[in-house]
Amino acid sequence: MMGGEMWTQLGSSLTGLMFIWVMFKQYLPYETQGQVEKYAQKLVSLVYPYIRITFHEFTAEGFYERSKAYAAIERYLSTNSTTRAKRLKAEMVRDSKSLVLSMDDYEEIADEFMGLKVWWTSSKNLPKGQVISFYGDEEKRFYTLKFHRRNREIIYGLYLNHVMDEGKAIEVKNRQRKLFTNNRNEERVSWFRKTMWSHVVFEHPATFDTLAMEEKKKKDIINDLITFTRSKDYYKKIGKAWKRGYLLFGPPGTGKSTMIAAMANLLEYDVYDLELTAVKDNTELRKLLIDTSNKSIIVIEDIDCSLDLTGQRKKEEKDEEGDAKDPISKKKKEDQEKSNESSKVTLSGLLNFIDGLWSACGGERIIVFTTNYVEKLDPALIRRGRMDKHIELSYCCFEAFKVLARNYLDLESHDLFETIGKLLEETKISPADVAENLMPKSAEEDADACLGKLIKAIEKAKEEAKLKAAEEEKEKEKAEEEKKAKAEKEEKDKKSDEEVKEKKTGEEVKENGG
Ligand SMILES: Nc1ncnc2c1ncn2[C@@H]1O[C@H](COP(=O)(O)OP(=O)(O)OP(=O)(O)O)[C@@H](O)[C@H]1O
Ligand SMILES: [Mg+2]
Repeated sequence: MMGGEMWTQLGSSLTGLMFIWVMFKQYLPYETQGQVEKYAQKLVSLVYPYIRITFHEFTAEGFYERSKAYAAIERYLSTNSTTRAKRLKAEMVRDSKSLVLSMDDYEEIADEFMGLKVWWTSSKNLPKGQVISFYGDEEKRFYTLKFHRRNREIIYGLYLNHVMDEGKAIEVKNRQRKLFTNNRNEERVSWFRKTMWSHVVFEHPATFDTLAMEEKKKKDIINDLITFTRSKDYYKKIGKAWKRGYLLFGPPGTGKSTMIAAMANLLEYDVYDLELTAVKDNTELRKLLIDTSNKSIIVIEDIDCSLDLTGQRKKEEKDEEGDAKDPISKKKKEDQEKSNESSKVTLSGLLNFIDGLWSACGGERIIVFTTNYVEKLDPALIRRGRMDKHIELSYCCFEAFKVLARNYLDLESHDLFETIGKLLEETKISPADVAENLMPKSAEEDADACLGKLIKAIEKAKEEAKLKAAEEEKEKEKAEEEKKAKAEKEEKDKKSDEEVKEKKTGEEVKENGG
């Protein structure tokens, strides 16, 4: 400790000497200045054991973009400095959801890392004379890091990385999250460059707490997500890109889109909503994906509708209908073909990107596909490795209902719960329909009224399902009968054909014989 204090004192005496030197410098000729400075530096480095590194806010290489290192240090020091620095400045930084506090100019704070002490100072160079700048503030700010020479290996190797990582992590935590959507070709021109994605602030309130689903399944998904985000080193070790694919499938209104929002909120990720029908071709798809940022969820909704991903099968069906002669259906067909042509994203293009040709851009990404018809999808698309986890979202069960009742009516239990539980076991009703009935539509509607409404709705759904089943049964029977009749007719036709043939050959034999 004594030694440290002595060095600090020596440091400040040297600073005093430097000041005197600056005063004298102007009276010396230029060549002598250089010589004296060189020897002075040598002398200083002999007795002064500290190393200083400066980090400037703007660097010329970045075309006067704010330096990422400076920003990371600012964030890092803002959480460390709030407890130690006495003068702070508060700023509203772009894309941040709250004020950013950082240490004020000429403040010095100490930081400790693995038992080593370092000092950070914030300073600025005042503008020299009249400078016209496009970047507003002409003062050039910088941070200086000071540490003992003997610690340089740890500082260079570990501490600086630690500061950068922490700083970036704080930035991610404080940032305002965004929802991106891909632009169609013609919309893609802004005044200075083409933009592939446009964005709005992402503020969906859904969380896993409010998601109606079996508790066990929910926990399983949360664990899966959290494990993924913490497995950077593991993915590196096994040589796999740090990506994970989820397939959410289930009938409409069962919470697929809601779950994606809950995932984004849990992990604090951005969301890229990729509309495949607006993508011109595979090349564009690749560009779009490379343009996404780290810590993001890429979403392709209704994958079965957005692409002719089932390829062959659909084409065959189309050929069968192909002999339509009337002009309207012909025109329709042409239009359809045209729109298919304009969207030439293919199954193989999609598979290639999921497989990780684009994983050259490191950083964690999650990709989520949703569909209402999982059986329609090509098996190549949904095999593990592409879609690592398949999650079925299904009709509302009692457990899911209880979550909704808690969300919408603040109810933990009620006399009617038992009846509803029984009804739900026998009926298929989506959580969206349950939620709609549970929502009070006026100030007079209380919990009893809402639950009553729900019971009626489920009973109605049950009745409808019964009618539908009966109708389907009838249709099936009819189809069966038709099939039978057709078979019988074919049999009959075959028989009469054979009879005609036999007759013919009989006559021929007769003629030849005669
Ligand atoms: N599991 C659920 N938990 C909570 N709310 C739900 C759930 N499922 C549906 N909802 C409610 O129903 C609405 C519709 O749900 P959502 O959009 O998530 O359905 P979806 O499965 O994406 O349907 P689609 O297949 O039609 O896109 C949501 O706004 C939400 O309020
Ligand atoms: Mg949806």
